[in-house]
Amino acid sequence: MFNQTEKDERNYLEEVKYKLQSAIDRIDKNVQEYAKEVQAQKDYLWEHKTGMDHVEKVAVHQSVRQSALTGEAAVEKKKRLRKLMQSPWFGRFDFKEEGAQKPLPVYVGVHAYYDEGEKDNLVYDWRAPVSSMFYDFELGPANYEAPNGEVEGEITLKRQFRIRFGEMEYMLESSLNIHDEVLQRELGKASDDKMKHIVATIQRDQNAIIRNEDSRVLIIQGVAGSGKTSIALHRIAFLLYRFRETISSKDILILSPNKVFADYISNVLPELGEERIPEIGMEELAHQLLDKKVRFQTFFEQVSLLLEKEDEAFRNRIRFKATFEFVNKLNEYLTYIENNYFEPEMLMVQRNPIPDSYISDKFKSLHRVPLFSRFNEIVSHIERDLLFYNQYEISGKERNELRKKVKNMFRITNLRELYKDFYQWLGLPEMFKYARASIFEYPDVFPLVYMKLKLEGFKSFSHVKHLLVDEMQDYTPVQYAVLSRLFPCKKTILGDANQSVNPFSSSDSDAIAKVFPGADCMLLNKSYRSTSEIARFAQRIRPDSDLEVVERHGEAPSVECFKTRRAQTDRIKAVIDKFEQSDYHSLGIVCKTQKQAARIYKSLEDSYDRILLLTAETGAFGQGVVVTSSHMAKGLEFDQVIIADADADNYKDEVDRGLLYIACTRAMHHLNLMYVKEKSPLLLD
Ligand SMILES: Nc1ncnc2c1ncn2[C@@H]1O[C@H](COP(=O)(O)OP(=O)(O)OP(=O)(O)O)[C@@H](O)[C@H]1O
Repeated sequence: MFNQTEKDERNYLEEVKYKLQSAIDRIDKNVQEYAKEVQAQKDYLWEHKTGMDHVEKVAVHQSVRQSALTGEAAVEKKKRLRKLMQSPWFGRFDFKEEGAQKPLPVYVGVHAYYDEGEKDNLVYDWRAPVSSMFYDFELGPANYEAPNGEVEGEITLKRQFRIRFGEMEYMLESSLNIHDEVLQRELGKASDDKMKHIVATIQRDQNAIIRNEDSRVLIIQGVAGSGKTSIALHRIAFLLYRFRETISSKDILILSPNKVFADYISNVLPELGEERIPEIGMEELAHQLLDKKVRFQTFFEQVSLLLEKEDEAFRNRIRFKATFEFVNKLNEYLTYIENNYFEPEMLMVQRNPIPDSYISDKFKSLHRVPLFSRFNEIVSHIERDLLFYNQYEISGKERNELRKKVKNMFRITNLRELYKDFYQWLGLPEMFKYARASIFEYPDVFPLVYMKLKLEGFKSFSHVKHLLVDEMQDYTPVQYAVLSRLFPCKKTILGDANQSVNPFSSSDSDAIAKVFPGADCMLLNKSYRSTSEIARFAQRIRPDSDLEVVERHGEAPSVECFKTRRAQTDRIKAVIDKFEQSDYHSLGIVCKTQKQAARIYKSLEDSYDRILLLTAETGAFGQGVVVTSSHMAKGLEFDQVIIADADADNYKDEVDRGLLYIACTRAMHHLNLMYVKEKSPLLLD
């Protein structure tokens, strides 16, 4: 039985649903009218077109278009109202503003609803200024930042709801741990195949990040499962709402690690009523910036190589190029060649001499112009001065010859040659090596891009008003130096230094902050994804004293030993069979390397129809069984995770520790580890 309060809330829900339905009916009627109007205008145009002049035709066309647009807007509004009918709000608080007679209820939902008839906000958007109090305060004194300044008052009541398909599933009366209870219910659910929004249970520290308006560069370091990616996407939704007059979704760019991840996060913003955000990967960006002229190894290939082959020289090359000092060295080299590689000579244009001192002076005076753009500029100066002082007009042919000659005064003008020369200059030629015939190693790609941008100049991506960089730990200082030049806009950069798939080139928030002076750093220390048992198990592999575990209990992870690989495969199959009978939606078999993932996939593919191997080319994955490497699984999550081959040979050093940690922290509810013969020393008892 429901108590009176709950009855009242249910009645109120019905009342609002009735209003929403009436609004939908009105829209339906209007849409029909618009459709009729459009048809009538088209008929009119058809019947009278011979007698109409151009101006009249344009006017009727415009009117048809206008009616069609109004009709489309109405259809959009109807869609929103339908969504609202399903779940109009998730929270309510009553706020008594200082000086007011009585408190007023504020219902908070994913979308706002303003009732035209009553001239009242029946539901507030979760991003509205007043809604911030729902996340920031319990009962008692509260305040929020309204457009006209701070509003003080008191929260006298607070409730949380779960409304699905228009029906109230539960309602919780306010208490200090109200958030905990609803959060527990949310976290305990089985996974979706795409990331979902979390507006009903955003936590206070997360809310501060979402609603941060001032930081030009905001760096979020968060432990595994702390909600970094979710929060960053909610932050984008917030900024789109807050600055809707100046920013739209096409002005935002997400730099994402791979296509699977991009697909995984692609639903959050549409669920929040915003459009999808353009997205690009680092490699695609590099191809664009290098005009598709340079072939290079991918990051994925680099990580695979690192794991499959112990090549100390390769590791050293990666390490060397992953420091802030390396960027300084690149800059020093660029200054050095500017001062030393230009060797002016006297030129003759017909009988007009151009002294080398003249060319040298011009070269120096153009110090603000990118080095490689100066050659043509010098020729333009020569051209103007010859005309002015000598009344000599040069021909097109002479101009081209001059350009060639001036360019040749610079010792090396080929970007690749110059890049190799940089290592000669450093006295470390062994630090440059092609991956394969004329294919650059991945760690050389962004230094090369950096050099190109500095030498040739570039157009910044000025249309991008906010850049979101996920998995920040996987990018090096030189990559950030490129990003900072290309994207002068505001940025949100997030990641976890503990989750690097390549520890030889990982960056932590301090290193990144060095590239962006004035950046604000925020920490997220609470881990929400996994049960306490899984989170604590992962902590033993890679302790992080800052990490706080959200208490949510489940089975302890199992660690099983097998005599043979065959026996391990049989056990994996048994676990899959059990999973298929369970309420879980996703099972990830997470391997150390891509090769191992392919091998396990091969041993299972004949027995199961719905099993997928994630590769660098995979564009999306759904529910069911997924075999993947730790690298590909980064950022994703599964109800259940199996880690196979957790033996002493496979997981032994610091690189492996990171990968094992990533693999374990992908599990939400259930974790099985298996090994053959000898257990990995990283798995303490
Ligand atoms: N406030 C919250 N309410 C409900 N669920 C939350 C909350 N914060 C995080 N979660 C859930 O925790 C899980 C992890 O979130 P997310 O993937 O954004 O974390 P992350 O820090 O980016 O993880 P990782 O770095 O390990 O990939 C998701 O299932 C997300 O829905």
